[in-house]
Amino acid sequence: MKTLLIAGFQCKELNEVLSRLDFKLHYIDKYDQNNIPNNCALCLIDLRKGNIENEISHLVKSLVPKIHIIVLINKSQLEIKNITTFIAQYAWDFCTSPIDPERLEKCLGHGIGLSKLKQQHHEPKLEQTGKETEPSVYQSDVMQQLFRQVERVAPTDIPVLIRGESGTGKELVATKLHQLSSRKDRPLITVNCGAMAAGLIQSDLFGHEKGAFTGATSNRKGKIALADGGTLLLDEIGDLPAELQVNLLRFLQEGLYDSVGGGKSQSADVRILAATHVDLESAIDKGRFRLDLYYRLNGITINTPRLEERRDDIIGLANRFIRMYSNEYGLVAKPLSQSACHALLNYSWPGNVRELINRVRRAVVLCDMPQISAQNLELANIDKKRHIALSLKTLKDNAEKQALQQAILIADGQVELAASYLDISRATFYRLMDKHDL
Ligand SMILES: Nc1ncnc2c1ncn2[C@@H]1O[C@H](COP(=O)(O)OP(=O)(O)OP(=O)(O)O)[C@@H](O)[C@H]1O
Repeated sequence: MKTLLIAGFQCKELNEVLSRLDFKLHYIDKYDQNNIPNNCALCLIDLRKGNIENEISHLVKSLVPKIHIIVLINKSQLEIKNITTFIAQYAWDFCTSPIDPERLEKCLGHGIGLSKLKQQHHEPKLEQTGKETEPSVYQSDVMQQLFRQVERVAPTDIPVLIRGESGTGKELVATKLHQLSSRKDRPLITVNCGAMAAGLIQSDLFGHEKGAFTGATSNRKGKIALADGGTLLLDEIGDLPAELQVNLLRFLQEGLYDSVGGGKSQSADVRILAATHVDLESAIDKGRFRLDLYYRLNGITINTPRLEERRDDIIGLANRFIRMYSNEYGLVAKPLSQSACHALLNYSWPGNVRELINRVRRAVVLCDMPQISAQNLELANIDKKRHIALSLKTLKDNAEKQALQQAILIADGQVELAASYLDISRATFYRLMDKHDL
């Protein structure tokens, strides 16, 4: 029997609906990434009682794209940007309160059906296909420049700080840096610095000795030791607790570290990559991040651009994901309709490539027409809203320009007088003239 993971606080009340389905229920804690059953099919996350989306996002990242996420929210939460971004990035589907048991049952049933389709397949990780640097997919100048930078930096042992918004491909860049280095035959190990409590990261990173703390029943190697000869990616480095920053700095400076409860310092030969979506400079200003650690990590910076900044790549990437997921689900790869292309190009992509993957994957499964439409991508209304917003802006701009022109005409070209007619300062008048090219 497949397992349904449940995260959040209120799901127990839904037991009646859940008991009608053929699931084993498994409640998880937000930090409990290590305790996910192998036969897990779906994850239901209840966000209705509080905005725990930030706390839970690390857990969720470890599930997606292998395990589909269904989110429960209150209707009013659709107005909250964090929530909608979270859904856009990670959710396969969502239900709003009051929860309609029939709708939830259908949604879970559909999710389980999909998971059965995938039963025999292990989702191919994009970075493992080895094709993601196909030039045809990376049309934009900014991405071509990024890949040239990756190729130049990879063979060196210089620490790299990869910066960019969530879902822009920081981990993908790290993987590429590793694959193109002489360390490629040794492991690439990732530590998520924001995912766990300080005590757990300490032991995760540096390892522990038997008896070091309650539950430490045997010696355990840390990720630094596991990465020996290879690469260590410190993901979300901006979230590393202060006390661990000191220990990490010592390792970066001296190549030495102590395991928890260990008496003797150990060494490891590891190339360090760090990734962050937070503004480290401002974390330094606020005293949350050590300047000396920042300098150690920041040998070279690579910035991963937002998807919005590289629109030339969007259609190529979307087509690539369509092929990939159609293949995976045993479906015919359908082309994008014109309206879908238009919507893809006009959307702002707050969740970046991760959101694109999510939308395309849903569309591949749900599309029952010969072409994938904007509706399948759930972008039809967004496009309309943007259109309305755009026309309002155009109307305002036009009105502003007309008012300026009339004022100049009536004031016979005297700027001071024209500005006074519009009840604005001379400086503002000049600024607006400049804006409208008058
Ligand atoms: N240029 C790209 N081409 C193909 N897939 C991409 C690209 N960029 C990102 N992806 C895919 O998008 C998803 C998110 O990328 P990744 O995990 O590297 O982002 P991230 O910036 O590390 O995000 P976060 O900060 O949230 O961890 C992954 O499935 C990744 O394979």
